[in-house]
Amino acid sequence: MKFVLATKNQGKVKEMLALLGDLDIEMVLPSDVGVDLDVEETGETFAENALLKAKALCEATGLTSIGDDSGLCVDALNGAPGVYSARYGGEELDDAGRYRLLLSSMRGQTTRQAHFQCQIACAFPNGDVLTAEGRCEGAIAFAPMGTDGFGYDPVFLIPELGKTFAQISSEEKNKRSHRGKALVTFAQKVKAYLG
Ligand SMILES: O=c1[nH]c(=O)c2ncn([C@@H]3O[C@H](COP(=O)(O)OP(=O)(O)OP(=O)(O)O)[C@@H](O)[C@H]3O)c2[nH]1
Ligand SMILES: [Mg+2]
Repeated sequence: MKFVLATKNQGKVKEMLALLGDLDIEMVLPSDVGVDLDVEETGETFAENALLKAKALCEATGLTSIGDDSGLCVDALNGAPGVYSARYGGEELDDAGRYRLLLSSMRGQTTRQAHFQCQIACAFPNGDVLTAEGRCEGAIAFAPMGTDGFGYDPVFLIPELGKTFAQISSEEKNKRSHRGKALVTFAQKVKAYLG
């Protein structure tokens, strides 16, 4: 069975391919099937946006589609940037611009607790939907550390390791990350669904 990954984020693609690699499914990207779609993320929750992306790609390709909506929720900022993580500071900022803005919003702040949230939604052409979620607790570092990963990884600190997501291997990140947890649950549900 062919699944399309309903994302334009190459960092997510790499992690999704690694984490779903044991499933007996073929995974392709929208570009592999000649589709280039910008899905408007108008939902107010990760769950709504993940489903919007999965359903839009399912409709456009006729294939089962897996959407991922995720973000960083910072306690001292009342959960921001949250569902707006990709748009934090405006469209013109890149990943580094966004995490630098986050660090400046946190200047002088001693409460550094934060978590990543990931919601997966899978839309089948027959209308069926499977969902899964994952969460990873951590803290906002005082300065960026490391070069691996993507997004806010250089400033997301795993306190028990004393390292950010950008300082550990992708295998290690996948073992403990929000996306890793969500996709392990999702893989079990897909196996059960496909029988
Ligand atoms: O450091 C990070 N490590 C992660 O593991 C991670 N997962 C998500 N994010 C950030 O949260 C936003 C998601 O927004 P998002 O779900 O709309 O995705 P996106 O717009 O990048 O791609 P798409 O899937 O929508 O096409 C983006 O800013 C991502 O950089 C992460 N940052
Ligand atoms: Mg997005």
